[in-house]
Amino acid sequence: MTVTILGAGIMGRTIALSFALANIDVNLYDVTNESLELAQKKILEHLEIQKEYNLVDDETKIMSHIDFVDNLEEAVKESEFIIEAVPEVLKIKEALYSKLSDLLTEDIIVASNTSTFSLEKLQKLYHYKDKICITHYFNPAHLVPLVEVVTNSMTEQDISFVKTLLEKSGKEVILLNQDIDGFVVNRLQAALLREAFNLVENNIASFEDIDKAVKFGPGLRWALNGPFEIADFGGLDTWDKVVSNLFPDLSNRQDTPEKLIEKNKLNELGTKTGKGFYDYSKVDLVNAEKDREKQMIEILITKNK
Ligand SMILES: NC(=O)C1=CN([C@@H]2O[C@H](COP(=O)(O)OP(=O)(O)OC[C@H]3O[C@@H](n4cnc5c(N)ncnc54)[C@H](OP(=O)(O)O)[C@@H]3O)[C@@H](O)[C@H]2O)C=CC1
Ligand SMILES: O=C(CO)[C@H](O)[C@H](O)COP(=O)(O)O
Repeated sequence: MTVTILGAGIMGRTIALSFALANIDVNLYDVTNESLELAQKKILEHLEIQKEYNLVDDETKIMSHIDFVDNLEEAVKESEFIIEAVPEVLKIKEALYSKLSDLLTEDIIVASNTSTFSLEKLQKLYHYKDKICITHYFNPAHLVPLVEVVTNSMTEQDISFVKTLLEKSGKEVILLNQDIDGFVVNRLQAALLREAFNLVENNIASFEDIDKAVKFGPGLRWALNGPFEIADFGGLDTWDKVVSNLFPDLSNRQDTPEKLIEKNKLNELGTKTGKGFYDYSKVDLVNAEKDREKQMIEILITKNK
């Protein structure tokens, strides 16, 4: 069994690693050698951390499952499943799906890791419309277990092959039967962020305190339980009152919060520009990212994942 990942950026390389860690062979394709070399370096860094936790003992063996390929035809030849993780730019995806339409046959399923394009839009770009779905991974894909799989009425009805393969690579899969913007996770994240902005704008709490509230409050439970489980533990009679009292008072704004617009105008985009809501100019971000990765591993070990 060989899986091909197209695009070796942040997502592609960690998706490739998730398969390699499960001893599944992967072709990792990108257009330039520089991107492939960077991907190889980054994957080795992730593996160093895995070794620290005794999650792998032989990184050479894991690396032997990944072929770094700069030729598309070679990358997809004899591959049984393709995941596309090229930039979220329609023209780039369009050019790639046009080539794939010529190179692939109808027995191959292609999945896009798109964050924002609907499956219907992608189907318009690809010849075998019933053989394309969305597999939405989360960064870093070798650690975050969830994958959202999106199909629609045009997709081949039985995509159990995709679910089984993702589960074999250690993933927790949720299936969406409708092509809805934001899938499940980004809708939930956006709903929380909308209310968080509302609380800051109305001077009810600072953004630092809201982060603190989440990290030291429900965030701890969210690693263990989802909202419906939490409601069950709290009591549905209580949640009936919470919901009926609070829903009318929650933010339902449709536009982008002014603060977010202002931050974008100032090019204060977060860690990538050194400043967002917080100032990162004195923070060692490389180590901060590694520490975050280690903490995620510790949580996963605790959860037996
Ligand atoms: N970042 C995230 O948190 C998440 C992103 N996604 C989605 O995953 C996809 C990839 O995102 P991400 O990994 O962040 O993006 P990156 O920009 O990090 O990686 C994309 C990679 O694809 C390469 N590339 C460009 N054109 C082609 C091509 N024609 N064929 C093969 N490779 C190509 C790029 O090379 P070069 O740099 O040289 O252009 C780059 O190495 C997007 O659709 C994104 O929306 C989904 C979930 C989470
Ligand atoms: O879906 C996504 C990209 O496809 C991400 O959820 C979105 O970009 C936000 O990323 P993060 O939650 O890591 O900040």
